[in-house]
Amino acid sequence: MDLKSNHSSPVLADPVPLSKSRLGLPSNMTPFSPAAAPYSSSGLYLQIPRRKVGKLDDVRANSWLDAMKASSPPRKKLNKDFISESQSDETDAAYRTWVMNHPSALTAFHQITAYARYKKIALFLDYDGTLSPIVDNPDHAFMSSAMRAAVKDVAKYFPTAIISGRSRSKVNEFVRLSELYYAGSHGMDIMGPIRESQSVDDHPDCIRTTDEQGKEVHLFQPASEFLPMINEVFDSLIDITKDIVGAKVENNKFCVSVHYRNVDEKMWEEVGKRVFGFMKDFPRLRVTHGRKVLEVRPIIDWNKGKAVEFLLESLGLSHRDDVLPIYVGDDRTDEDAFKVLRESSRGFGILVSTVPKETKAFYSLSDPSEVLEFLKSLVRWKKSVALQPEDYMTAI
Ligand SMILES: O=P(O)(O)OC[C@H]1O[C@H](O[C@H]2O[C@H](CO)[C@@H](O)[C@H](O)[C@H]2O)[C@H](O)[C@@H](O)[C@@H]1O
Repeated sequence: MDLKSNHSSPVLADPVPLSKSRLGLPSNMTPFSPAAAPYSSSGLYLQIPRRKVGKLDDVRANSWLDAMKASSPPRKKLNKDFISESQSDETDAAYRTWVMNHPSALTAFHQITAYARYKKIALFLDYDGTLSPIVDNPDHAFMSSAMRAAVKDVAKYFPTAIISGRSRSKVNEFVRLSELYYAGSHGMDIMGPIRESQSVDDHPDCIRTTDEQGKEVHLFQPASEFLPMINEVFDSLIDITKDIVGAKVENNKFCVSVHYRNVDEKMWEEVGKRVFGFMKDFPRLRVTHGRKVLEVRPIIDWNKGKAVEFLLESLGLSHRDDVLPIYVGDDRTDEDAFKVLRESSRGFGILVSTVPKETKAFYSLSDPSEVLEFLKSLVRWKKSVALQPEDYMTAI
């Protein structure tokens, strides 16, 4: 990747169809087209209810209310109490159909390991909704100790990075594992390893510094010039939403989140009106949709996908056929990373979701408890491979 180019314009390219041969998937792994209508095994096309399908693009102002409403799946258990049996059957059928196109990474685990057997896995993990369950209070999105142990374990065997929309310091506080690499603010704040890679070292936004343990690291902050503007916007957004009960504004360093999860649904339109209205005066910032959150971020050509590429480069894992990057994430911002892996045919994404969604991910997992199982399975598999002498030399 040439890190010097493509740095200023916010151009998001159209997706390119997946080439099965380029990805080099085993023949029993069927590539799919996320744009194609879902189908059942009998060949009949099933309709996924529209309201359940997330849109990938930033949403224009005239549709922001729809996007705000559709931005987070209702929790399945609660939802079942309120919907009729036939609606529930329809939803379950749509989910089953979707899972056929995006197989569970647990049931297809043997496929993943067959493909990974002679490769080095690099693992990229989103935080909220992936490693920690979605909760009402963003300050209480704690990771379970079982999850922390599993992430610690997995990082012993595979280079592992967390890429979050949160500020890097906040996600670091939640995860508290020094063996990982961290990217905050949707990849706009990366602390990665020092490696004599010219493209990383020469990048104008990359400096050498030391981490909390005094280790020399690269710090990459491509949106640093936006910091004063983001702070100004943060203060103003607090001010303009202060009378809306339940609204919460979070400073994620290079991004600002306006949460409306705890706002009465009747007031969502008001939240959107105020935020989108205010942001009209900031043409260099854009508003994107997360899970019951509006996210204000700089318009630069940088996202979680670019962060994956940057980290692979920093780790010396770019341009190598023997590396398999896997990205696990649950929301729209993770789609940039899924897209990069799909289009470069290097690795694959795993979408964490209990409902069908349009996605560039190849596999799925339903929730953080399945993510936990997946991470534990990777470690078990890696240990078993290490016990087989003929594979050992090639698998490390
Ligand atoms: O990239 P991520 O690590 O997934 O971060 C995305 C946003 O996550 C957080 O908000 C979400 O999780 C909260 C806690 O479960 C939940 O209350 C909220 O409704 C979700 O949107 C975080 O607070 C945001 O700042 C991140 O941008």
